[in-house]
Amino acid sequence: MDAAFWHDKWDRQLIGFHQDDINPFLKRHWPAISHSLGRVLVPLCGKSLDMVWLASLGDDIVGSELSEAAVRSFFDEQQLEPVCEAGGELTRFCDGPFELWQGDLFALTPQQLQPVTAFYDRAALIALPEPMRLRYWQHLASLLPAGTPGLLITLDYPQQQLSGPPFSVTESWVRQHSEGLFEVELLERSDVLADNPRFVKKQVASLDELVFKLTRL
Ligand SMILES: C[S@@+](CC[C@H](N)C(=O)[O-])C[C@H]1O[C@@H](n2cnc3c(N)ncnc32)[C@H](O)[C@@H]1O
Repeated sequence: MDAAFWHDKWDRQLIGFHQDDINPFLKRHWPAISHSLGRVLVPLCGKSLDMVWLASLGDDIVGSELSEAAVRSFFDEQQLEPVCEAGGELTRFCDGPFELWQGDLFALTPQQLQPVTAFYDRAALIALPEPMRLRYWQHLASLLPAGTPGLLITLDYPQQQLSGPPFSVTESWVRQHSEGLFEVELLERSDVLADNPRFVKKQVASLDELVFKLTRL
């Protein structure tokens, strides 16, 4: 999934990953992740309304998104008028509690981010194929101070029955590739096959959504 793939998705509005409602797993589990106000990093954020929900709790939001169309849509839909400035290879869009870094996440450095206090990954890790997925996981960790907690949501299904994205990311993948980076706790595994007509239509045998608490080591 190179940059052209995602720009094409946004240009043609093929954004089936975008949710019009707040993610129910975020609402249910965020209290276990973060108790105090801070700065929440949302990598590969799209124009997710989950950022609005997190901001409604009083947090500042730091997003990272490749597509300028996505970033502009987010601010337009929130009736905000961001100030933009160049920041290295990226452009920083800011208004209210939102600071979105438009450009390649891999070009984002810890120095550009003021220290974040939590992170939220929904449809980011699972958007990426191997080996980019592992590179993403290691880069995300490099952006986080030790002790930073985060919520990760993945999908687990028989990968051979459907091509991604979203890709299947199992509990064992998360545990194996988090060694030395994150402490991992599985908070919930939920059968969501019936809620996903695309997977049912393709006769995928099972589809579970997994919710993890991660803590940067
Ligand atoms: C599957 S979407 C998920 C968006 C969002 N997390 C959500 O829940 O709606 C993945 C997003 O990652 C963005 N993306 C892909 N590669 C990226 C990269 N290298 N740097 C920053 N954003 C990227 C895409 O443009 C797309 O909006």
